[in-house]
Amino acid sequence: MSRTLPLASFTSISNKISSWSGTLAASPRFSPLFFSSQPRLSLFSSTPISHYVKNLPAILAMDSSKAGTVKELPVGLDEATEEEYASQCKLLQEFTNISSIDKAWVFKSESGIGSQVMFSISQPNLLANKRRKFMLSTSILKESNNNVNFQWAPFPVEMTGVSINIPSPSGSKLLVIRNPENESPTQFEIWSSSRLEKEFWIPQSTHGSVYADGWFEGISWNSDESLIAYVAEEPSPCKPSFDCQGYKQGAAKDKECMSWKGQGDWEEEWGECYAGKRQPALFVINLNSGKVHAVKGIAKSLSVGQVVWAPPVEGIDQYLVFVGWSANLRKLGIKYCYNRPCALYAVKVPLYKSEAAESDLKSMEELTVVNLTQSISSAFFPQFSPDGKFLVFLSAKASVDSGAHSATDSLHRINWPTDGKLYSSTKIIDVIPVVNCAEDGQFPGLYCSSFLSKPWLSDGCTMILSSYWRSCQVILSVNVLSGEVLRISTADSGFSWNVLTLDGDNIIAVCSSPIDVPQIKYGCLMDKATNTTGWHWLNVSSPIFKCSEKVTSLLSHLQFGIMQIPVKDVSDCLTKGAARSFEAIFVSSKVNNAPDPLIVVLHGGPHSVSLSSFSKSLAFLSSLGFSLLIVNYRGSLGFGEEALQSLPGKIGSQDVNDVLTAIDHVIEKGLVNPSKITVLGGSHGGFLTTHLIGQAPDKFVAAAARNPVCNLSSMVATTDIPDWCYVESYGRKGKTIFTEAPSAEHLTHFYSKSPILHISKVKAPTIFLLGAQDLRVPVSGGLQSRLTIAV
Ligand SMILES: CC(=O)N[C@@H](C)C(=O)N[C@@H](C)C(=O)O
Repeated sequence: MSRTLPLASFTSISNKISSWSGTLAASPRFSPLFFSSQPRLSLFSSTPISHYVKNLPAILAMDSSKAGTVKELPVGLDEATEEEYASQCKLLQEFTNISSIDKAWVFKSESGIGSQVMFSISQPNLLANKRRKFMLSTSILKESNNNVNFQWAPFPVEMTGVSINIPSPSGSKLLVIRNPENESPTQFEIWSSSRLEKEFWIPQSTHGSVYADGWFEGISWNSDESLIAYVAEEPSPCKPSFDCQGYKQGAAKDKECMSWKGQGDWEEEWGECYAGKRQPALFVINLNSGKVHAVKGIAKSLSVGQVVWAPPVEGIDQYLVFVGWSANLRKLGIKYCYNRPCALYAVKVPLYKSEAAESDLKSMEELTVVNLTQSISSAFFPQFSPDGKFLVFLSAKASVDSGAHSATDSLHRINWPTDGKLYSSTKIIDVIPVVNCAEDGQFPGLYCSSFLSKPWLSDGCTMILSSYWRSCQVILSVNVLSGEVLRISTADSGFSWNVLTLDGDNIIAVCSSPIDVPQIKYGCLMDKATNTTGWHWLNVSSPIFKCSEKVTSLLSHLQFGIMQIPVKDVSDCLTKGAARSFEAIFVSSKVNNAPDPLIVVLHGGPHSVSLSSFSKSLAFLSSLGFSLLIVNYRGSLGFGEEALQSLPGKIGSQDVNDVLTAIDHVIEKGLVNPSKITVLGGSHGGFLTTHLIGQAPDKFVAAAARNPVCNLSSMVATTDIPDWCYVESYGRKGKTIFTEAPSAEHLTHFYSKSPILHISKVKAPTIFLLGAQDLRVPVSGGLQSRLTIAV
């Protein structure tokens, strides 16, 4: 069996962070390295890749104490290695080609019997560094034996150039938005079941691209399907130009000769993944007239997102509810950063029905905006109950208040006034509070990265959602009136589950494991009357996750388990939750005559989690004959707030020791060969990787670090999240002492926490994968370290 470490596989490790997986391929941080000629991510190494390809089997075969001698190995690919490398590339493509379901929508079928489902599917196009998106539909037929039969369309249809699809509330229309790649207009299309009904072209002078990022993104049809509210980039500001007559206000045409066009005022952006994106603002399009209205009255300093129409009230102008992030000071990076304060706002908007659009516009000047959630530091994902009587929302207040970039969520409710009179002093009711320390086997708290667009069961008060529960993603039912939370996906297998959509009171979901490709499941509530007797999950056969025979056969030889790792040095723990065991997912071959070489896999954040779901890149690595130890060290999401908050202030020690404890655990069990251990991780996972090879130099024979945080004292000056450096290095205190101008004492403290402190001890050959335009963990830190490690 091959033992060559496949370099190309490090490109999509972050796909495990499910809320953002759709955007990674296009991000400057995560561009595939070996399948793209893009300049944004380059391999910064003085040594050719072939050196590692050729020598890693040798490195892995070496005694770890001799790892330092790797420098003397010859450079170049022999024929056998080249062939092996080519076959691994082919296998990687086979894994990568497995499709993923991004979204699904259910429609009542025309006949009234059964339903139809539209699946939005995607597949990476490695060579183009893009994703192919397509749609596949199916009819669900309920059979007499309580079974369901999904009848799939023979082929999917590619959605070229489509940014977003949103069906109307009745399901009779489909909005398709095509964002331009240049300065062209944005295209809105309204489709019926048989044809394109309407088409609108919105010029850049009205607004830029519609947000389709899964965060600011918000598109909402009103109840009579005549208006759509949405979030788009503000129109670009006028740029001054200069010609032989001097200064001119307003833009010069790009091609005008003898003139120089200025950039205009500098506009702040929301950091990594938002480079070049203008401020998100609120718009409403009237589908009868095609007129687009910018919603007025919203403070300039507010970035808006996640808009929804409030329930209509007879004879009264309607409210739009949206999330607002204010940025009076500097806009810090927002991706992965739930610690940015935000609130729900309501704005009364005219119905845009009058003939005289001018009067609509005039009344809009007088609009006032009400902050509905003033008493809480974070409120997002607004969701009205089906009867419109209450508004439910998620809060990351634990994250905002502590400064940790992500933490345990809480769920809240506001009773919505039926008379349309709104006040900012509206009472906020707690539905699911933050769980500090979960008892064994009990709900560990809410960790929710998205809501369904229609998450309600027919009782009107039960929401179905996905959340992290230790190393698994699970499906929960939440009664938003009583606060009752039930884990409704099966708990025994260690699989991860994700809800896709609801079909009435039934659930369409996927479940998978590190060694099982996703499987579609259809969940039925067994006893509707009492609502308590649990869910029955049917297997649905589907063409979507079909993979090659080779992949199926390789996966069938693997096994996995989730290990409980007891905390060492419990006496150092300040809270009960911090002393509780953490977890590691262990994947290995079923036939273990001699233990396979091990790859330790470390997620970033650090407040993120590696789930027990299928990851193509990790399954590829295990198929090649590596065991995997995927460690959810303390600080990961899914384990309660006390365990999470035990890490800030102790990065580089507590997390490093947790990983070493997990490694010792598998060594003691005789599951791995201690002289064939490698480690990989990105971002904070790269921080851990580089710390580990410095602090435990004899433990690792090779390492791979993607965008690693190597030197906090240089990162603090260049990253889009300098506050992260403070909170993670100092703990809670970091939030209060954060400054854009770190003192010498701060810089010394950052240095003392950084992997670079240990660099002289490193022995393991290490590959660095760096994003040249990474705003989060700028390339300079990795460059500085690789020059010093210089393998
Ligand atoms: C909050 C954050 O982005 N932290 C980075 C240092 C990090 O580790 N990011 C992870 C999520 C990544 O994989 O990029």
